[in-house]
Amino acid sequence: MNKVRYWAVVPAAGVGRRMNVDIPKQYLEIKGKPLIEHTLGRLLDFPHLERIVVVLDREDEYHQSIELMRNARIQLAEGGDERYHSVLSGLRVLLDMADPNDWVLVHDVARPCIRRSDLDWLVNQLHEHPVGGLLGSPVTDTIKKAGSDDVVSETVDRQGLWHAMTPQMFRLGMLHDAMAKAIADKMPVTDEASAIEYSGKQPVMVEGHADNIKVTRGTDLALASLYIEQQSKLIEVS
Ligand SMILES: Nc1ccn([C@@H]2O[C@H](COP(=O)(O)OP(=O)(O)OP(=O)(O)O)[C@@H](O)[C@H]2O)c(=O)n1
Ligand SMILES: C[C@](O)(CO)[C@H](O)COP(=O)(O)O
Repeated sequence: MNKVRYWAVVPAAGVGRRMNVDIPKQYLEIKGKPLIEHTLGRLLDFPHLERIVVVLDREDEYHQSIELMRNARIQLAEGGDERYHSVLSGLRVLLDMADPNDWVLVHDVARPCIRRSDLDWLVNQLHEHPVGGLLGSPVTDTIKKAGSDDVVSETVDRQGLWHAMTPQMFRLGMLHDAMAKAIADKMPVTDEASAIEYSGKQPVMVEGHADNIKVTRGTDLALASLYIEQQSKLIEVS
């Protein structure tokens, strides 16, 4: 029986429309380094990952000036119009080098604050699980639903609600097939777990740190910088 290995796919082919800046947000600087370098540096420091497939926009030339992108454990793939297209493209590249039974961790390039301790915790919790799962944090705010007029239509019971984050960790073959089917059925899945759920399986939530934020809007960049500064003072016990 071959030893099960771990791989990563990093969707990084977005343009960051909601950031309202003139370069893709993954190339905005945090503490003197592009966001992508923070994220990939943390994944490269995770020793269990055989290779990291970074999925870039076909016209992305920014990556050529980043030394880290030439790391031997990094492989590039071409992204698509939507995040799910990019993820599937990355999974297809992995199928040529990995076993379908291997684990793949899909992590947004836009989440640079991922902690080593959360990566260890996710793998520790899921490595023997029949389906897999994802990092997340329980919702602590009261949740309102409102219409396009911003008028509240209901207060949503927050019991059992989670913020889904990444990495999301599933077996390569299972995830590839689930993503391909969801896309073929025109299901607009916004994360990998949704495709797994659509295939009839039930992923597990694994509680991680709330500072694993996705840099989406302007204020998120300053917050990510604060978190990275704060984390640099922590001695992570993995
Ligand atoms: N066609 C796409 C769209 C998004 N992503 C990636 O998916 C992650 C999460 O997407 P999001 O935060 O929405 O990034 P953007 O799509 O760039 O942002 P926006 O929706 O504001 O344009 C990001 O790391 C982004 O680079 C991708 O690889 N391919
Ligand atoms: C995958 C994800 O980060 C989980 O919360 C989220 O769904 C990505 O959404 P986006 O609109 O593509 O940023």
